[in-house]
Amino acid sequence: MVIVGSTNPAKLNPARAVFAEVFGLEIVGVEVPSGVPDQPIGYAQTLLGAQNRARAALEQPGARYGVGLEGGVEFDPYGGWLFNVAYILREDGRSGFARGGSILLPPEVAARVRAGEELGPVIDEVAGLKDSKKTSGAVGFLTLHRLERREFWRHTLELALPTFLRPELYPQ
Ligand SMILES: O=P(O)(O)OP(=O)(O)OP(=O)(O)OC[C@H]1O[C@@H](n2cnc3c(O)ncnc32)[C@H](O)[C@@H]1O
Repeated sequence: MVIVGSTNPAKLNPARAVFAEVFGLEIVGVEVPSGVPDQPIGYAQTLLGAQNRARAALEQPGARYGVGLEGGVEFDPYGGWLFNVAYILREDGRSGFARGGSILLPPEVAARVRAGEELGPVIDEVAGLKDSKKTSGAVGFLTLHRLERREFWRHTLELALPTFLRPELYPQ
């Protein structure tokens, strides 16, 4: 089984599609602790959250792969950027991870996240939506649904696969 450390459909559905095809195993989502704040800030903290989730997922009975998917926000002189990190851990210790694309948050949203609010509820309030992180996500709202959160995740998941698809090129 591939255990994904989340029950959020915007993560689980793309994970199901990708891993069922690539690993040919059943995919199950479970809630696991990330060990980082609900809204990770910066790449290091977001990667750690994804890694922690992958490890916790792999500890579940029957797991052959554990997967951690974590959304983070990073600040630079241009503003706040939302990005994804995916971490895949196999029972034999082989791992693969990736940082996906980034999308610039509206300044008002970024300022609130910087002040300590969680992105999901802030986007819901600005967009007039409820639990949008489980459907279109911030990325769907900001791109007028040209790119939905599940597609944003799909991309990041694919980018985390090379160590499994081309193992000869990635000694571990
Ligand atoms: O149930 P889990 O797996 O925890 O899913 P999540 O969406 O709550 O958690 P993430 O770790 O992916 O994201 C961290 C926070 O960033 C927010 N977030 C990330 N990406 C988002 C998106 O596309 N739309 C809305 N909120 C997002 C959301 O509020 C999360 O609490």
